[in-house]
Amino acid sequence: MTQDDKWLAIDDYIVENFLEADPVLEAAQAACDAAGLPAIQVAPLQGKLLMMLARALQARKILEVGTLGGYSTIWLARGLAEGGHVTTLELDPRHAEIAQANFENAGLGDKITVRVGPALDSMAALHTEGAGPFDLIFIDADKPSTPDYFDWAVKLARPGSFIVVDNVVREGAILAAQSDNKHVKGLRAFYARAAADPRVTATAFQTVGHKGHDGLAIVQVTQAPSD
Ligand SMILES: C[S@@+](CC[C@H](N)C(=O)[O-])C[C@H]1O[C@@H](n2cnc3c(N)ncnc32)[C@H](O)[C@@H]1O
Repeated sequence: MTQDDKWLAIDDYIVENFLEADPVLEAAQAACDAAGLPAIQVAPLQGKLLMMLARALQARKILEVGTLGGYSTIWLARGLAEGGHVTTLELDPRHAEIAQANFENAGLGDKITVRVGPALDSMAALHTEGAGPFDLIFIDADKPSTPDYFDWAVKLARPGSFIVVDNVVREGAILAAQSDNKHVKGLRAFYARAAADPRVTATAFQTVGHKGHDGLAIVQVTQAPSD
């Protein structure tokens, strides 16, 4: 067995043990595939982690940056406390439309709002509207903007909130300090910003399996933002 085969077999083993058949999410993913959306949604085990984090935080307000077809949004909404709500931000109206249909089909239409437009504008508007503080914020949109999403996320959070950032390993490309790749540059800038920010404490872990070698960063806000 090659090392890669071993990683995949372990991924399968964990899935077999910890995930059950999930017709709702399978139907949502099938709708995304049928619509030709790229298969860049979180892996099921990572989606379940988002749900468990939401539950642990007893989250009443969750913000997601990057909806796609709503796969991760459904996991997040499943972790909401009673009466809670997910706001998810998406640039592409077609993605938003498919996601909205998935939320209705999942029976979650009243618990999720999709805001269409550039996420930086939507986050600024949410701040102006006083929509926060959000208990959990998941950042998974265009990677060059990740440092700016992180800054807005801290402003929209409270002490104790968690900010989760996807794709922080990128098959190891994250190590390339001189990289011209805009995705790598964006994520390296996020690491630097989170590391230097006295209002947060952060960790990250690598994931390996059918979605390749990547990782999630988990940031806890420890101090109230000043504005
Ligand atoms: C990786 S996908 C999100 C996957 C989703 N979180 C999941 O796991 O199911 C990234 C999404 O971010 C959206 N996006 C890209 N740039 C954006 C922007 N500036 N503002 C809002 N959404 C954006 C893309 O259209 C795409 O649907």
